[in-house]
Amino acid sequence: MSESYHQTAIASLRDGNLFIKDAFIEGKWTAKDATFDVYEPSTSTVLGRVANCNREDIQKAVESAAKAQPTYFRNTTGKSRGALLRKWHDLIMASAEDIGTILSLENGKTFSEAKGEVVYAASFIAWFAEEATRSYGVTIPSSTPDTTLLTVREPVGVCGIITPWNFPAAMITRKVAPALAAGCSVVIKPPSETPYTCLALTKLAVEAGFTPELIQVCPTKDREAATELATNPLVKKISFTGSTGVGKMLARLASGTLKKVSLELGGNAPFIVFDDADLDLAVEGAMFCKFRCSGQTCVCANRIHVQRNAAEEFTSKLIEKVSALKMGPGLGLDDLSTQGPLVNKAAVKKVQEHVDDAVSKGAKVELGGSARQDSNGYFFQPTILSGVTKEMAVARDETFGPLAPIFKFDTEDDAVTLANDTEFGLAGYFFSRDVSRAMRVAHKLQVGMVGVNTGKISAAEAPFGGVKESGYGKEGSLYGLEEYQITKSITLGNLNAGL
Ligand SMILES: NC(=O)c1ccc[n+]([C@@H]2O[C@H](COP(=O)([O-])OP(=O)(O)OC[C@H]3O[C@@H](n4cnc5c(N)ncnc54)[C@H](O)[C@@H]3O)[C@@H](O)[C@H]2O)c1
Ligand SMILES: O=CCCC(=O)O
Repeated sequence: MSESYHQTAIASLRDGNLFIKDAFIEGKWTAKDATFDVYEPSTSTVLGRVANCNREDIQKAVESAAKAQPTYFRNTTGKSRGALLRKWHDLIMASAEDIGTILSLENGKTFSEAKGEVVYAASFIAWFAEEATRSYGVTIPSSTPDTTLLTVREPVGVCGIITPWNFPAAMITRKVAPALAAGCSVVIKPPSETPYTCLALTKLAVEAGFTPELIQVCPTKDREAATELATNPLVKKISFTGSTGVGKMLARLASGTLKKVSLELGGNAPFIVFDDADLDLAVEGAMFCKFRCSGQTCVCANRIHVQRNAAEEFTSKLIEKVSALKMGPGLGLDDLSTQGPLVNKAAVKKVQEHVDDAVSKGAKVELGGSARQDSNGYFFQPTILSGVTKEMAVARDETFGPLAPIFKFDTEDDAVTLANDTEFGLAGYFFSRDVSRAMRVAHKLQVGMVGVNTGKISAAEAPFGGVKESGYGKEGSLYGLEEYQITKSITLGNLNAGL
């Protein structure tokens, strides 16, 4: 395959204007002489060149967003902000094919997964369109006579948004929708691997009627420049999704001006199969949560722990299902690919290192085990390892690829101890038919999200976020709006004075 792969796909867009290479600053599409290359992972060829913003561009964007925000909040209600969000949602849904195509091209995930992500991304906008109208304060019985005490929720102000490439649409909308619903403005630094989806979504937000200055987008490959969002005093909140290392660094910088911070960071999810589980259900759960986006999701099962006497049967059932997966370009002509490429060469290298390390310490390759050799793209075979132990790198580090390592355990206590033996705490899964065990283990897992007898835990209404070094803050759900608000208390005193 060659560049003609993506040229054909871009030419097939119903609205070619959604494929945008410029930054969006001060309400205007802004071309830059400086650009960076964006790659198409199925072919490892350049998909296009996008504006490379510098620190001054980001400063301009922040200043403009800071000017626009108070007027937006003053002149709108929760209901009218909700209506704008609903319009944005509808425009995205009407362009789901085009955005899915762009998303698949820059990320590599299959077209059907990419379209699924567009729908998932839009669901956050629909959710927060409703939540915008439910931003309640409280009245509090005061301890002082003649006094009424109440609270109101106000927008925090300008929000700096930094997101990763694995969900180019959903990670943007999960942050931007609640920010706009709350009455904030945003300055987005989209991932340099996948900026096009964010730029297309922004165009539709402006078409929906949002004041353009409320949503500024500064693509950049210059990480130093991007830290402006964490240090600029006009930015009042930073919402970051990405690796734990970068998240900690941004939190340190943000502490200089005491910004509000949300961090959605790396994971190392345990996936436990007890011997009383429905093994077919467990395999189905593992297929979804391990191989979605070719294993590149933060809530992916990273370690599969199976009770010893169920391990053989579970492994053979998993091998059968994984053997049926089909690697191929996201926009394969036959539309039969289930597994797109990984995002880049470094991602392929990391998976290979995890396989090699495990094998060198005694693990057995049951399936796959290497990168695809007959392609220039970043494909890695869906892989299953058995005989994996806690001494192996895959037990500690997030693989972020299509590698299912199977560990064995004996007792429930062992399973919980192994599962919690990590500094991360994003998601955890287990399968069991025993209701008491379901509650017991769900309470004992040190994670922010638990899936019991399911590998699917993500939804607009579900609180999303981790504990330990997977970060803090909740996205989506009834908690997602308050991440972009401050609670102000108002004390009305001496109500009877002068009577
Ligand atoms: N918890 C969640 O909700 C969640 C969701 C998706 C991904 N993730 C995590 O994200 C990671 C994968 O994404 P990644 O490789 O893109 O992560 P990353 O931390 O390298 O990058 C994330 C974002 O931060 C930017 N960035 C990187 N270095 C920066 C710096 N020095 N200053 C400012 N910005 C900087 C990147 O350009 C990108 O936009 C995985 O660890 C995954 O688990 C977490
Ligand atoms: O990669 C992390 C986000 C994926 C999800 O929302 O399920």
